[in-house]
Amino acid sequence: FIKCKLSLSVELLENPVRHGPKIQALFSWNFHPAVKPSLFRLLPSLKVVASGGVGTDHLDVPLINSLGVKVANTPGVSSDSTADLAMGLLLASARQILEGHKIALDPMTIHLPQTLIGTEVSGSTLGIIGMGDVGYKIAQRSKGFDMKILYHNRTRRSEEDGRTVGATYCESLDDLLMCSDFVMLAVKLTPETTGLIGHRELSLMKPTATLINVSRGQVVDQDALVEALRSGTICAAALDVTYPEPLPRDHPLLGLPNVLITPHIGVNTYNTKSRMVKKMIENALAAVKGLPIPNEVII
Ligand SMILES: O=C(O)C(=O)CO
Repeated sequence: FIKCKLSLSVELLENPVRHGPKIQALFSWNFHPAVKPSLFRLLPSLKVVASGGVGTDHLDVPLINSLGVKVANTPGVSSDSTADLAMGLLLASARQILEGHKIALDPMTIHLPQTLIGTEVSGSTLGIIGMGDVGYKIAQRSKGFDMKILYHNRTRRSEEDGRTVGATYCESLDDLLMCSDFVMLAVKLTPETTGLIGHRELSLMKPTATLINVSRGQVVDQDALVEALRSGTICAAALDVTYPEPLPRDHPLLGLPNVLITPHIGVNTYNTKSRMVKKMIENALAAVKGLPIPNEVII
């Protein structure tokens, strides 16, 4: 599939006028650069953009729809891998695993591991903002680490859901920010969540707290985050997502010692990627055959 996609993309780029009219389905990965609207002029037979991932913020869905083209995504297959990565970021920052690795590699500092005193995760409070599939899986995992779990969400989950993962609903975002040792962002990017965490929210967090983001870079005001990390308003940040991706090499976040960044790899496991590709193909084939698209994105 990937080979086929690549060769088609290359052919399309080399001879768009010849190959464009044949194309009925376009595959795109969700956090890759936005698909340029100008591309659609070359694809008069296009029926669907089958995107891999849940978020479709890289696509202008209303514009694509206005051209008679549908958009599909791949929900429900990537929350485990994203939750695993979230826990990896949490543990790595709590226990300074990356700093430990650097010390272990450097013969001049190898005798200094006693400087790496981390935070004990067990007993710490985790505040999850966004309790959809990913947030819930993060709560499941954190329960196993004996963390106290708070969550904030547009809608409260059922009592049973909360009890199962030991998570307490926090109606006030401010209260969650004030009480948490780790604040985990797992919300969808929407106009309401864009810039959700800015100067005010960061200033409510504990100076010992860590902000972890596996949602979208735009949820955090990055200038405010840089300031908060520099001034000690919060202790650290661990980010799988930034804005833009990747960050320009001279971005201040990349120079801070208390930031851990991974390049949006939340869904990057063979299992998840193959489930995503399967769904992308199912969505594309349905559209090409004129059948209902299993995961059509309706905005
Ligand atoms: O599925 C998504 O929206 C992702 O961002 C994958 O990391």
